[in-house]
Amino acid sequence: MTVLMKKINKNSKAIVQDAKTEDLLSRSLQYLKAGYPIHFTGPSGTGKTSIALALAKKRNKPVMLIHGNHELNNKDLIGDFTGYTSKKVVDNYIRSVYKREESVTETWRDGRLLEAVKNGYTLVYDEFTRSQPATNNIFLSILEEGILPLYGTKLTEPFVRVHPDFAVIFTSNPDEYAGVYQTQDALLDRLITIFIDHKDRDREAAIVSEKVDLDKSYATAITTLVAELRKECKVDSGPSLRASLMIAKLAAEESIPIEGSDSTFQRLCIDILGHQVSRCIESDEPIKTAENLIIKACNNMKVIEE
Ligand SMILES: Nc1ncnc2c1ncn2[C@@H]1O[C@H](COP(=O)(O)OP(=O)(O)OP(=O)(O)O)[C@@H](O)[C@H]1O
Repeated sequence: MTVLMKKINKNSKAIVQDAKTEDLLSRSLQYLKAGYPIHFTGPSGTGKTSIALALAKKRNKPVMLIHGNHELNNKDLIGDFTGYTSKKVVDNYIRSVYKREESVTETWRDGRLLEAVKNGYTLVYDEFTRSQPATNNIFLSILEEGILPLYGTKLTEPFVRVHPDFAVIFTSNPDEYAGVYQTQDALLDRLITIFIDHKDRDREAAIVSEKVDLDKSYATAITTLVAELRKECKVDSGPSLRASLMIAKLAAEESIPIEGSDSTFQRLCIDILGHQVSRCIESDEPIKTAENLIIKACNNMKVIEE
């Protein structure tokens, strides 16, 4: 039986920064400082959101997070009238005089984009291509003219000027992903787009080891197994670092030995990886083929003590 855990990790949300990640963050910070919005794109689970949030944090300004979705609209972004406030004064101090004053005003609530633009926050717009392109058009005026038009509202000013400290970081999955809209060229043209791919197995192992507090040799064995299965994928990019983290965390918490020949470990790998692998391979019997591939990869797995 193998020793899996040194101790449970205390800060599982923190990003693990190797030299390449640090370099990426410092370059991106420079681009943001120069006034250019950043766009991280790439397959699922490669760390785009984590990097975007770590970058936003480096600016030392309040961070506003928006998740793209097809129902997001200008009311969410700019704001909306949420109801009415009414005020009534009845003056009947002198019995023979009855005076009544009533006023009704609409109550306005700033949308998240308006709040960020007005106050100079760092906006992280996660998975922005899941929102309809027409909704994202508003960013053209923000990025080009430095104004947020208040169209569609009954506000008296036509626009709000963008605060000089405002910055925006976008993340997205590539166009071929389900539930994703194609982005208008005019918007892409204004962003610095950086592709984030799966990391190599050593960089992934360093993250798994750090986040789950797992010995590096076991972390490497898991990320190698997942990377091998990823290579079998023809249709999409296959299992990601997220799957490695799940396997490592569950093995550690449930005291499952990280040994390729162990049937409980194999079962865990099939549960976590089976569906994803079956979707990304070309086979007449995808589920069965995926299970066989996973068992084969488990049997080939080696834990090399460092
Ligand atoms: N450098 C890193 N340090 C620590 N954890 C990381 C790092 N990169 C990725 N992760 C972890 O990997 C998992 C996937 O990362 P994240 O959600 O940022 O990926 P993503 O590319 O935004 O995925 P999706 O496209 O599915 O939204 C998360 O659990 C995250 O905490």
